[in-house]
Amino acid sequence: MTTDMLSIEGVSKNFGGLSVISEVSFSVPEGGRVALIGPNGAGKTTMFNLVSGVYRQTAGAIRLRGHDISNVPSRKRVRLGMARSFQNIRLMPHLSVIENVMLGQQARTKSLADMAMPLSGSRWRREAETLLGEMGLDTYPGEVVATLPYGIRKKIEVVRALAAQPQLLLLDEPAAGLNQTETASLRDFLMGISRRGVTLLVVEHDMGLVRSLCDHAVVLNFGRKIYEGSTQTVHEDPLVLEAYLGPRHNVAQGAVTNNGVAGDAA
Ligand SMILES: Nc1ncnc2c1ncn2[C@@H]1O[C@H](COP(=O)(O)OP(=O)(O)OP(=O)(O)O)[C@@H](O)[C@H]1O
Repeated sequence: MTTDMLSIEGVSKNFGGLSVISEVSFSVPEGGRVALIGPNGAGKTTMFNLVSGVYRQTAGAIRLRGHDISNVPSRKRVRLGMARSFQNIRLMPHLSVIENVMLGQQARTKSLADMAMPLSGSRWRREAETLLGEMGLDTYPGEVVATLPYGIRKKIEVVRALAAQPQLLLLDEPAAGLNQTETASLRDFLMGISRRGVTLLVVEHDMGLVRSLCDHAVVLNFGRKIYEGSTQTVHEDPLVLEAYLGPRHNVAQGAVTNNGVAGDAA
């Protein structure tokens, strides 16, 4: 029997009187690669914010390896094995690659005093260098982040998240702003992370990446789950087609492109 790394159980989120997530349930199996997709405004980022503890849900429960983390603050969720990369790169541009990765290690420390340790300790530095090497980025440790190509910075942000040694990695639009070659390279890079045993939950608009990286998809529309199943057949689902194309869509138009269902942004 597979264990669920993450369980979303009847989760809702209201902002004042506005319902943004409504009774959504799904799970991410240990070691799985699951895509969370849907049209603009569907609630994907809100769901990531709920999972990572930025927001507290209005109803329902969130479990990490079976433990209810609904009331656990976000910093502690990182220590419990969850890390996140953001759509807009949040690296420190004036610091070097290795310093940025070492900032990711700080998430594993418990006190303010401990937080100073990674940047000063050589053991931490060696560990960060090893991680960069394992992820094929060992040519960059001393480079200042701002000087590096965007595709490399995206990967470094993921490595910084990995420095927290997560079991579950939340990736928010990892391919945003990347060209086709960079996206293909990122896909191989993320598969490498999956092979390390890290469970992936990915919000992504690029359906080519979704299909080649993830086996399972959850589709949200207006804060509700409208599909859960294979990434290979998601584009054939009538509710998904309607969500992307409108109620009077023509199924024949429903070809999936690399930028979404029938060319719409996912
Ligand atoms: N803090 C907030 N207060 C009020 N409404 C919010 C808040 N955050 C998000 N929303 C609303 O919730 C809905 C879902 O937004 P969300 O950003 O989660 O969608 P998304 O699927 O990530 O969209 P996109 O693909 O465009 O990033 C939108 O209508 C948005 O305006």
